[in-house]
Amino acid sequence: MGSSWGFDRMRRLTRVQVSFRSSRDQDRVRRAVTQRRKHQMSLPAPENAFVTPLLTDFYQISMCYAYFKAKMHEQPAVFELFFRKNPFKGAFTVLAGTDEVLRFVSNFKFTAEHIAYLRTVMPHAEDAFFDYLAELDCSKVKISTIAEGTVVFPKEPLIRVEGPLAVAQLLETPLLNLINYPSLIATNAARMRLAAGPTVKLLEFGLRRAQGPDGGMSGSKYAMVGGFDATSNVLAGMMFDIPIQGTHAHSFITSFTSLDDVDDGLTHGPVVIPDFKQQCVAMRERLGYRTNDSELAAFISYAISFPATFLALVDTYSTLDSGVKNYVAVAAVLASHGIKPLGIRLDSGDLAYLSIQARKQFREADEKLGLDLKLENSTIVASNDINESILHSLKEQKHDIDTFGIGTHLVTCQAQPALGCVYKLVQVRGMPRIKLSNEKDKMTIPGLKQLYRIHGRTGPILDLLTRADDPAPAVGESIMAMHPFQEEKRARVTPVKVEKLLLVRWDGRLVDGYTLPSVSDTREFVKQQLRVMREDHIRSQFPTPYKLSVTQTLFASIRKLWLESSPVAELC
Ligand SMILES: Nc1ncnc2c1ncn2[C@@H]1O[C@H](COP(=O)(O)OP(=O)(O)OP(=O)(O)O)[C@@H](O)[C@H]1O
Ligand SMILES: O=P(O)(O)OC[C@H]1O[C@H](OP(=O)(O)OP(=O)(O)O)[C@H](O)[C@@H]1O
Ligand SMILES: O=C(O)c1cccnc1
Ligand SMILES: [Mg+2]
Repeated sequence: MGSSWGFDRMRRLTRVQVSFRSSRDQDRVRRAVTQRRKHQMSLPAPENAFVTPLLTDFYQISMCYAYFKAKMHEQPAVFELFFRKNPFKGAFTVLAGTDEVLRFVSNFKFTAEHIAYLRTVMPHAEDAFFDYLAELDCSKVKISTIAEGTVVFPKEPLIRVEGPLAVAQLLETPLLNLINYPSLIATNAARMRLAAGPTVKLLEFGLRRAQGPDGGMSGSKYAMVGGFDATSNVLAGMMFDIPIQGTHAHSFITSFTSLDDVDDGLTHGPVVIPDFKQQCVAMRERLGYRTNDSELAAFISYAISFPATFLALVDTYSTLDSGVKNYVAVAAVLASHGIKPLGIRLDSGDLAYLSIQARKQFREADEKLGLDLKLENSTIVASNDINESILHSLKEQKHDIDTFGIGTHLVTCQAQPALGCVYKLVQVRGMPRIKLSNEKDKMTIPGLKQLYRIHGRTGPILDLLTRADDPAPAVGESIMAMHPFQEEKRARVTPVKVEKLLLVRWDGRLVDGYTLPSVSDTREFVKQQLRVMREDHIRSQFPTPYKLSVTQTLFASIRKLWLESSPVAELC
């Protein structure tokens, strides 16, 4: 597909630059276009057209130039992308955004416009550097990633980049940008799903409060990955093939001023009810309700437009004294003609109490009418500033809500606005590198490594980092699993199942047979994993940390490099 919300602007920029191009530049553009087409045969461009090699921090380009000047740019390097702490005071994170990373890498190319701009900001740099940038792509780069949607833990290499030092360095900022927010949103959504329980429906309503168009689009996509059921975002529905849903707003209700504002008749397929309005008013009478007329008019009008999906926003004037009763009057008429009404949306007040009272009113109406209309089964949707802890609290209060609409807290991740993924060099010219820190948690784990998930009988027990050339752990063979930095912390484990987590997806080109997973496949994958994780690892409050261990050989390598790299203080 490759269409994107930044595309028109990029096209305009391109057009402005065209007249300044020299014939040498034009050749480069032609080469770049051919190259781009070749790459697009493997993967489409990133979803957002801002995602280009220039979507980076200036220091990446500066370092690239310095590597180039020092003739280090082609030296083989290995970088790892990881985070040090789970978000939301939790013990797990859902990895997301790897699909966009692969699309970015697949299309990585500086355009002639990019290079013309870089010349203006680096006037002293040699021409040869810009010629080098113009030719640069990811054909010498190897990217391994953990699968999209995997439940991951601190210090695990989520993405490993092997390749020439300069280009691998250039990938730092865009890769972090492409992983941090999607993983944060997917984790936030997964936590909300755990808090709400498996049976309620979750709708993402965040577009209006999201951090710009990209925040809105990513919010909708990755909320689905984390376990939401649908979004209100129409463009996200079209682009990501995800279900869209919606109700209506207070302005629709307040735009009606009296029953005169609404037509009489309703038609739905073969069902024609010429005096629908009169029937609704009569039903209200029969039920003994005294409600707001203009609200009833709005509901009747909405039912005429959407007979089979009639869902009314009930809190505009008085939820229990008007909104719910007006819904019941209209719903009863629809149901008596064989058209099933959908339900109500609560958008203020005590959502647990109101949901229970609304259901009670549905039941009482069923009993009073005695027509077997089953209004009791109407759906109750609740929205209004809902967050994870409110979901837990509503559950404790035994709410009677079927569907939650959640916006602001979900897409802005108000509880923790950023995931702190970092990108660190772990090997250069074949030599493992370590970054020391006074805080052990901030030390890097050096060298080329592999990551395995070790399962016991009921699910994952720990993740094991090995040196890349260590033998893979095997089912039934006992392993000593060591804490990465504390020798006394170790355990023996005999795997029932071993899962290799870090998989090569790009090796100069997309590896044969790999296709990007759909949003719904990833969503299902997240769900399956959370089903088998130990409950104390995924609980919302004070969860038990999941173990990341290393093999004895990796432990020894870390130790050796640690000692070699630590200067010995001279005391005097
Ligand atoms: N039973 C409940 N338990 C815990 N939190 C609740 C419950 N019912 C509602 N809430 C939350 O309490 C907050 C109520 O916010 P606030 O008082 O601003 O809204 P309101 O007055 O009900 O509605 P509005 O201001 O939109 O008319 C919301 O975050 C809502 O999700
Ligand atoms: O509360 P959120 O989780 O962000 O969910 C989306 C909110 O957006 C809509 O109204 P809006 O907030 O625009 O206006 P209102 O609160 O005054 O109804 C909707 O009625 C929800 O309340
Ligand atoms: O469809 C809705 O009810 C909706 C959509 C977005 C935001 N608030 C509500
Ligand atoms: Mg609001």
